[in-house]
Amino acid sequence: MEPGLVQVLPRPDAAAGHHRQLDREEASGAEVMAKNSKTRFDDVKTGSISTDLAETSLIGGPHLLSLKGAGKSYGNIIALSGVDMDVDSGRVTCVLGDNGAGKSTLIKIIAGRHEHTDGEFEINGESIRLKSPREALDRGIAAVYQDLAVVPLMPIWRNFFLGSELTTGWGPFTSLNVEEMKRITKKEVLEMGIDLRNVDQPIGQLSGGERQCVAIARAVYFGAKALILDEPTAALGVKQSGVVLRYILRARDRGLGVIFITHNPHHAFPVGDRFLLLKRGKSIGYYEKKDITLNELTAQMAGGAELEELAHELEQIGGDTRLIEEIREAEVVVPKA
Ligand SMILES: Nc1ncnc2c1ncn2[C@@H]1O[C@H](COP(=O)(O)OP(=O)(O)OP(=O)(O)O)[C@@H](O)[C@H]1O
Repeated sequence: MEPGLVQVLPRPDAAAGHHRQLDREEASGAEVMAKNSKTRFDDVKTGSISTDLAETSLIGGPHLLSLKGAGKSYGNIIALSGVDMDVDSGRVTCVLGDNGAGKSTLIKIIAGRHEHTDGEFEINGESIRLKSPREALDRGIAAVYQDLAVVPLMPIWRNFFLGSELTTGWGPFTSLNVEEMKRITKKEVLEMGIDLRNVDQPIGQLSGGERQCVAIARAVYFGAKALILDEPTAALGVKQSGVVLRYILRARDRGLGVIFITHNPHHAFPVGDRFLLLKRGKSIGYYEKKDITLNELTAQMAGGAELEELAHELEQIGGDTRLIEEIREAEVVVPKA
């Protein structure tokens, strides 16, 4: 499937062609925030982005999302355990981990695809057990998956409004409000930083990074408060990854709480405010940015991967199971930066 679009189901009111008044108010608030934002890619690269908005958004009140000792078991298999993590408006929480670390399981819990079996999951301080992706969406949690379906030959604006088309007229005289959908698509994508000359262009002609941008803009437009980005840079080259990192900061500056899933500390560090490190379904660290350097983050990730590889090799040759377990449980020694 093409990389790109977002898992945003049509909202009942949107399907009728009328978005809630609240959305317009949110959108205008977002416009102000976006205009005030002076994000530059140079800042992204150096990690010197201002977090003024993030600071102010955190004054008082519960977290947008919070996991406390959260976990998920499938029968006897513990896929994830003991995860503590917070997501706040105007902040980027990065989740780092290699294969089998539990990243997908975590996304599934937050996006309402699987219920957690242990610990607490709170939304705005309310303990919750999400039953479906629809419920997550209704609570403002949207997920952009790397491999989500877009219809490559359809225009960008059609993909943007897919399943939530705006209409005009009434009864038998109802028709698609094409001009309005084109106008909104262009405007919303521009707010995220891409000036699309022609929204009639098939979305398949956009680069992977640009498609991610359209997906994020779509989630923002349809009212997302928390945005899960599932490895958005995984399939991209250096330049396109930089483009996507910039969109992440745009989304943050528009007041979203962003959950950025990645295995790349070099992508996470410049944009992240907090870092959750997962390994074999367990949290091996949760840091505020001020408490960890890029070198330390990289060492944690690399050390974890190397030890896991070693344990795997030993397993293949029928090594001592206790030793293998000890290697897997070993703390990674982090050199001081
Ligand atoms: N439905 C399931 N039933 C049983 N075990 C599962 C299920 N889903 C995941 N697991 C196990 O849970 C652990 C974490 O898997 P998960 O897919 O969350 O990791 P991941 O970090 O997303 O890995 P990857 O990057 O390879 O997708 C793995 O050991 C996996 O085998």
